[in-house]
Amino acid sequence: MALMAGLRVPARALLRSGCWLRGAALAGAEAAAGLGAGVRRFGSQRVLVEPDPAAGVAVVKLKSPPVNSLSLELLTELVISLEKLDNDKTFRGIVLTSDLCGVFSAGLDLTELCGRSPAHYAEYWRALQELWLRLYLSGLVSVAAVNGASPAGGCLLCLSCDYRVLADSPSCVIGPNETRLGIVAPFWFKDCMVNTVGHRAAEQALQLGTLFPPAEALRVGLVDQVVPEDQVQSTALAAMARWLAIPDHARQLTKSMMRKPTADRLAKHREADVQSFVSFVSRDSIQKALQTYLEKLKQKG
Ligand SMILES: CC/C=C\C/C=C\CCCC/C=C/C(=O)SCCNC(=O)CCNC(=O)[C@H](O)C(C)(C)COP(=O)(O)OP(=O)(O)OC[C@H]1O[C@@H](n2cnc3c(N)ncnc32)[C@H](O)[C@@H]1OP(=O)(O)O
Repeated sequence: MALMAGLRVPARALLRSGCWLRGAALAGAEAAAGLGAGVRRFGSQRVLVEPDPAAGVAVVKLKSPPVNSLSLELLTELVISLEKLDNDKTFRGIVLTSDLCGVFSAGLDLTELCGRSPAHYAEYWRALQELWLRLYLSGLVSVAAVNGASPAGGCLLCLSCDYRVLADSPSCVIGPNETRLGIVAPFWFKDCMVNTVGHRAAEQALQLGTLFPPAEALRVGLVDQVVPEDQVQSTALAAMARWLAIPDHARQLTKSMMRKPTADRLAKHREADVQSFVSFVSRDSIQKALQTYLEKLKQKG
């Protein structure tokens, strides 16, 4: 741990901030990259939005160090940013990526699931449902530029997008590892997996809690392209251009036809799903399993 301004800042987070410094240097080159004068980044503390109005595309970057775990705050800020972009006719597509080095998203923030009240668990789960429904059904084209590890809830975020580009690095594993923590992916995560990789592959991955390295993720169809790390964002933007060549109304109606039945299964039973989560996560055995997993993660660090 390093001490900074009276705050305990993990050394790894400081290392990752190298990415932010690189980001700052890149800001000078924004004009060349399409972010012209007068085009402002916006967003919030944990979600950075880099708009390219001329292209109708916004790059949405998760920046909640150290690992972009999905805290209540990050979920809420992401929902707000997506809602804003969805309602702004300037934008037709988003690229979802991470502002941190080596991690796309560590999935659900385990500190939100341990030692909290039932009311907190319920609020947290509602926020996760909200994010999933918004992203999964968004009228915008969504491309995930997966530039780091993406386990469990991180994988769900990627699966909710229309297209996935993964960095070709051994640390960039992706998949539903919930069972390894002793927890169970909700049915709507399972449905997303089945819709993406088919029933048999989803069943195996979900039961075994598989984290796929890039080549395997591509082979099973969990991601659509694997490219060198430094080409993830440009490849995502090239994919976006192909998707934007299709008229919005036709693409959106088709997306809705494909996805609405899956989303409706949750939309119609949201409160029952919340209660099911609260009673599951409140069990002593689950609390113990999550605590043990979290402690192991901390010891590893
Ligand atoms: C209706 C439904 C009914 C019942 C359902 C029941 C349950 C619901 C399940 C819902 C489905 C989704 C589940 C999840 O997403 S659970 C989370 C799964 N995630 C993981 O297993 C990832 C764990 N993390 C890692 O593997 C690594 O951290 C990672 C991402 C590969 C990065 O590695 P590295 O760069 O080496 O970083 P560190 O491991 O050293 O971590 C740095 C720091 O971050 C803390 N941390 C990591 N992950 C999490 C996390 N998910 N939540 C909270 N905190 C996390 C880690 O402890 C370190 O902390 P420190 O204090 O030591 O700095």
